[in-house]
Amino acid sequence: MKITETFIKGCFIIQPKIYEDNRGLFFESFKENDLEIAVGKSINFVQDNQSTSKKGTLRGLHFQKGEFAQSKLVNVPYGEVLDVVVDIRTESATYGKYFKIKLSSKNHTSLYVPRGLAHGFLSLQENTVFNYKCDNYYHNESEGGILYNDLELGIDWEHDNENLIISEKDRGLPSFKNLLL
Ligand SMILES: Cc1cn([C@H]2C[C@H](O)[C@@H](COP(=O)(O)OP(=O)(O)O[C@H]3O[C@@H](C)C(=O)[C@@H](O)[C@H]3O)O2)c(=O)[nH]c1=O
Repeated sequence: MKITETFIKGCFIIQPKIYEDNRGLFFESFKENDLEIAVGKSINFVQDNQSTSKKGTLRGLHFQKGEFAQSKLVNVPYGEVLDVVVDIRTESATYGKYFKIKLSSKNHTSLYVPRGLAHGFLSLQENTVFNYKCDNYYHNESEGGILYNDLELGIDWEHDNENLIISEKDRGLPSFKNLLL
């Protein structure tokens, strides 16, 4: 398992070792001890989530505020996404910067998203399945978000923005400038 920190501190790319044989393949999709060594602290995941998305669906950018902030370990068991995280930690050297990566059922790559980052993804394939572990429970009242096409963030979603499938809630999210943490 190869774990590499991105230029956003505390955010890691996890690439498992793939074992292939005549039956198919095998890999370890989550290993607490390896992740904890990389992250440098203990992680206690308490909730697993899964969504299925049509091609061209964009979910995000989301986070939970305050005591309900969540770290997430995200991966794609079926299909492909363009996954995006934004550093919204005001004290961080990369505050306001984004990182993006393709996660798919072909590259078997996971991303560890620490607390203090907003997260979203664009489904690049029909019926893409998105799986993630969270280290804090869902708390509706603590939900926060940023508009996916915020001009200041300038995220290149590599997609024609006109034809995206986005929830009403996500279309109404505030700009980065008007973010209330
Ligand atoms: C996230 C979540 C949603 N829900 C409910 C609320 C709502 O009725 C329905 C759909 O919720 P949403 O529209 O917020 O789902 P979605 O847009 O897929 O939300 C997710 O987006 C990605 C980008 C993330 O980073 C996640 O943390 C999460 O915010 O599911 C839960 O019951 N538990 C949960 O943990």
